[in-house]
This record gives sequence, C-alpha cells and structure tokens, in this order.
Amino acid sequence: MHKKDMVSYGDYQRTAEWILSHTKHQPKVAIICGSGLGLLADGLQNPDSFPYSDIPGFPESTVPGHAGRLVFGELKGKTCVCMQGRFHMYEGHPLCKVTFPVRVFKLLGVETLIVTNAAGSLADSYNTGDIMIIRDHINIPGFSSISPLCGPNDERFGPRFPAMSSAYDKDLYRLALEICKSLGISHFVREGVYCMVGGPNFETIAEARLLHKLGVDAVGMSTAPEVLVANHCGMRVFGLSLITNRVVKDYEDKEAVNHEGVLGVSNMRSQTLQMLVTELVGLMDVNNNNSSE
Ligand SMILES: O=P(O)(O)O[C@H]1O[C@H](CO)[C@@H](O)[C@H]1O
Ligand code: HPA
Repeated sequence: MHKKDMVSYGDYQRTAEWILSHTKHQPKVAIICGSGLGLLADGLQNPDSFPYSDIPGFPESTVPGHAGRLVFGELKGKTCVCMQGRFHMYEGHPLCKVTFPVRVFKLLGVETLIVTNAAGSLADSYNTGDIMIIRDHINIPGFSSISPLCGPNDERFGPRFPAMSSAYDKDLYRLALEICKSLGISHFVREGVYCMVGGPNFETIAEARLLHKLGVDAVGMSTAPEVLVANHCGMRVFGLSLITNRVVKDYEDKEAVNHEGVLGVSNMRSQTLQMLVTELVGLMDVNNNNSSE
C-alpha cells in the first residue's frame, strides 16, 4: 500500500471537527444513498447540506446519480446524516477513501449505518424494481486482499481480525420485514445475498453464471467496503439493494444493461425506499437524540 493511499486517525478527526463546527446536528444514524437513490436525503427535516468539495478530506463524487452532498437533519425525530452519493473503487479512489466517511461518522457518534445500492439480479425469482433486504454479502475484491482494512490496524477503531458472521443486524432486518408488511409492499421485497465486484464493467455471461452458482442473489460495485469498516468499528448495519436490472446469464439473450437504465429504475422506486427507510429509522431504537437539545 502506498503511503499516499493511507489515512491517519488525525485525518478522520480533522474532518469530524470541521463537521461539528459547521452543524449542530449530532447524528446517531448514517444513510448511504446508492445510484439514483439520493431522494432518501430529501426527507430530512431542518437540513444542513454540504457539498463534498467543501468538506476537508472528502473525495470527489464522479458518478451520475451521486450528487456529492452530505446532508444532516432529522427523520421522525432522529438525527441522521445522509450521503447523497457514495465513492466507488472503480472511480480510482483507494478503499480507505471510499470508506473515509464511515469512520468520520463513527467519530461523530453514529451507531447505525444504513446502506443502499442499485444492483443487478441473478436470482431467477427476482424482478426489476424488487427491493432486496441484504442478509449477507460476498466481497470479491476482499478475496485478494483488496480491503479497506488492509494495512496497519488502528485499534482505536477496531480489532485486527474482525468477525463478519453477523455483518447485517438481525433485529433491524426483522423490523424491516415487519415494516414492509405494514406498508403493503412485501410482494416485491426479497431477502438475499449481495455480491460486490470491482467494476466498472458489468458482468460477462460466464461471470454471471459463476456468481449465480455461488449463491449470489444481487450484484453491484459497492457497499461491501463500507459494511466492513462499519462492522470493524462496532456499528450495526442494515442494507437494501434495489434491483435495477436482470443480469444476463444466457448467450442468446440480447438485453444489455446500462447505467441510464439503472438510474431510471432507481428513480421509479426511490420514493418507496424512502418510505421504508423513514419508517425503519422511526421505529429503531437509538440513544438519541435531539440535535436542538
Ligand atoms: O452501488 P451503487 O452506488 O448504488 O451503484 C451501482 O450502480 C452503478 C452501475 O450502474 C455502479 O456504481 C453500481 O455499484
Ligand atoms: O448488473 C449489475 N452488475 C453490477 N453492478 C450493478 N449495479 C447495478 N446493476 C448492476
């Protein structure tokens, strides 16, 4: 690992201090919006919004559908911070930069991370527009030590060898399923395994077939690094994938995925996702939390 690709504890602290000097909000919940899902941030009450370019240490957001803003505010009375746009490895960011905000959130006092993403489906029973609650993930870059946790371990954040067998919080998972029932959306809500690939290309047919055989339900190019870093520093995590396309597994199939199509489906379903996340934040237990106090 090159030195320039490393981030020190002081770097996270500096960014956290900058944020604390610019907003009164003290979030307990952080939400990362996937491609085209930035609407999630629009429901925040009393918002304070900062372009990433104004925040010391934050990388630049370069992908269409990722506005590049950090928004603080309240959802159902709970103080949240929302990343309107995330960073991806394929943009050229080292993973410590991709996950930089998660550790900053930890220093701000965040205890729960909600990750969302756009993903292609491999499971034959899934339809475009389905919402998948992430039960677990497979981190393909991690298999070859491409991980935000590689390099010297900082014990102030967490242990050298973190367990990942409960990466996604079971209570939040169950609560989300109940909320889906009460919202009447269970017929398009699934539970499954997300797989991160590096991207930026979409999958070949052979890769798609391999992932299918591995038991992957949905594939995307994000999320696993953020979830790793959040688990490492003791946050609980909840994740949602919006199924924006079917991953082609058949050589005769002429359908080809593209990012514009992904964004189209995200936009179509983002209001439903917003409803689900809002209810979840409203009903989850947090030690919070009123920023005006
Ligand atoms: O994972 P998010 O950021 O939602 O974006 C997904 O959508 C993009 C491809 O269309 C890729 O970046 C993929 O990871
Ligand atoms: O089919 C896909 N593959 C990888 N990443 C994605 N992000 C949205 N759809 C996809």
